[in-house]
Amino acid sequence: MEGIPMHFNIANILSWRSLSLILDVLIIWFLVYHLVVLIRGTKAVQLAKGIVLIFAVRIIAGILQLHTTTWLIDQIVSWSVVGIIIIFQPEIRRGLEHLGRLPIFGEREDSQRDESLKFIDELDKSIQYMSKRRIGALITIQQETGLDDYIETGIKLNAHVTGELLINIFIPNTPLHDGAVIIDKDHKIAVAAAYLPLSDSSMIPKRLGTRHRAAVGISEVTDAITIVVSEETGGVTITRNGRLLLDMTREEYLKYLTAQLVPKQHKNEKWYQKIVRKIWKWGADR
Ligand SMILES: Nc1ncnc2c1ncn2[C@@H]1O[C@H](COP(=O)(O)OP(=O)(O)OP(=O)(O)O)[C@@H](O)[C@H]1O
Repeated sequence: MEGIPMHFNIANILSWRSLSLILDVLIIWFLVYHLVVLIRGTKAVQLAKGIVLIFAVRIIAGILQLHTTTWLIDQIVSWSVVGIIIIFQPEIRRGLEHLGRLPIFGEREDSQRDESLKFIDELDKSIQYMSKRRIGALITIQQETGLDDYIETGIKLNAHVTGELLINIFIPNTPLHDGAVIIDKDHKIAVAAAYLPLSDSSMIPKRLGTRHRAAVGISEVTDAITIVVSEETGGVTITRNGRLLLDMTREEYLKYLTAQLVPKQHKNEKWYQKIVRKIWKWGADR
């Protein structure tokens, strides 16, 4: 075993050099990951492919010592930086805004809270209206599990949730009233008139029909929260995780929806988020 130094020095491994190297890799990984997430599905994907191709040609030209090609690509690269900034100015701006809204800046939590409270308010407006007039409704709110399979069965809307729109959708004898409204993670109405899977649970009271069965069905296969307004009684029911919360009062469903949908104030805040939030707030207050 001669030649292999057997002393294992932790100080060497944890030296500033290696730590900075790890930090370097992590930062680049973070930036590349967010860049990929940001440009996925946009026209910038084509551009990214073009850039990768140019860099590949540049590397090959460098290895083969093709001086003119190398020079030409270098010129293109240095000028295209300016071009890219001009062409993609809106995307870059959006990207920076997106960065500012990352969870490390506690502000996001506050705006999410306000947005969720407003969302519940709009739901409440429609539930109250429909319940009083016995307009049947079925509203599924996506949580962690994707609902693409069910969204596909509906009629696409991609609209902001407002009480008025929800009411309009469920007005009887209109083209969208049959089936379920699905609200996505961004609190937008993805589709109306969607088909949900029916539950065959024997726990569902016999008096309830297919609307309630569909609400239980989707709650058995996903973690979505579904609200049903009964056409027969005007009763409001919520289903989640196979459970049926029957005939809830306004107070009860508002309490439930608030507990489930509104992020708790700074509940899961990490120590560094707390520091950033305090500094951020201190800066904003000045
Ligand atoms: N699989 C399904 N997916 C989505 N919506 C459904 C599904 N099955 C039924 N519905 C909706 O439920 C309506 C029928 O409701 P039905 O009267 O059978 O149910 P219910 O549970 O008794 O509700 P209500 O108390 O409102 O009468 C349909 O018109 C349709 O809008």
